[in-house]
Amino acid sequence: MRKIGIIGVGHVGATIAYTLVVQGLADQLVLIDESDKKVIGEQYDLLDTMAGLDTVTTIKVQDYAALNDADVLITAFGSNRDESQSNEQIVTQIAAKIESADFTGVLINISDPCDLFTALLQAKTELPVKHVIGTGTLVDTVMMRRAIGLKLDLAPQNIGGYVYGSHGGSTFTAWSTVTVNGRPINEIQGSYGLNFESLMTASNYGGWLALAGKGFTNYAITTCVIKLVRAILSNAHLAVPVSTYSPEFETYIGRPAVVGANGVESLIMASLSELEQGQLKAAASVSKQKIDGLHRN
Ligand SMILES: NC(=O)c1ccc[n+]([C@@H]2O[C@H](COP(=O)([O-])OP(=O)(O)OC[C@H]3O[C@@H](n4cnc5c(N)ncnc54)[C@H](O)[C@@H]3O)[C@@H](O)[C@H]2O)c1
Repeated sequence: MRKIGIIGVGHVGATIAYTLVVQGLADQLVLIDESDKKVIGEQYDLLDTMAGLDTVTTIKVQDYAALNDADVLITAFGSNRDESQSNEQIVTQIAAKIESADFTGVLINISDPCDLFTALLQAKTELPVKHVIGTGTLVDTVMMRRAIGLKLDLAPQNIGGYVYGSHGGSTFTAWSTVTVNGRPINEIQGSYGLNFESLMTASNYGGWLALAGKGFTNYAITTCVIKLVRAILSNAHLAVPVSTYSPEFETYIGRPAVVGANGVESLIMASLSELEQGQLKAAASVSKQKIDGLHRN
């Protein structure tokens, strides 16, 4: 039985729930939201969707206890708009409920600020660090692939490599890891007149166009989360950038890792250039300061 929980069924959480149902990836779903009305609306829309499918997913709502034997828990709750509570208080309350449910699976956090909330969820739930993953720079990595693919008129899937750093904060493309149709991009940069800075700008600008145009983003992040869910459920040992705990920096930061049934199995130690090593260290230092600040509160 593949059981998946989602906390927060807004634009992102609901799109993930829909994708899990239509792709037949979950036998049981547990949907939780601050709003009863919203979660019941999503439950019945999904039940109606299922009536036209060939697969069945049972859907429970507002039941933290049902997370007890879930394989994967996805957190996609939103920030507090009325500021009656700090976001840290919300994360702490949600973490306490996850802990009371005795959830032992793999937690994938999407909620921003991603590295911070992932670290806070890990600390407050006391789940093993390898079981608590943030989507981190996975979405930044697919945006980088889209930008290079569009520039070179190639399928974005033919672009390899990783964006590192803090999603929503300081991120950088590790160009030494980037390949185009299997060739290091550094080798073809001159012949194609590629400007790395312009590519990064195009990558981020596309993300901005999506967010500014719609007011939210949901599809790209959903495909990233589905990739992680598949890797966990099938124990794929997939190399993928995520927000994960880095012992060398003593903090959560976006970097490539191997993901399987037990979450992060190992970190991928790519041969970064000296500049890239410095960029990663700087991003990790900022992330650590912010996370340490949260723990002191
Ligand atoms: N990492 C990424 O690439 C990426 C991409 C898109 C969105 N996000 C983040 O994902 C989060 C969700 O985005 P969204 O667009 O779906 O937001 P949204 O506002 O549409 O949905 C948030 C949902 O969380 C629910 N919620 C709020 N507090 C809750 C609580 N205490 N318990 C349970 N549910 C609660 C709300 O009722 C709402 O349904 C945000 O933090 C956003 O920044 C990250």
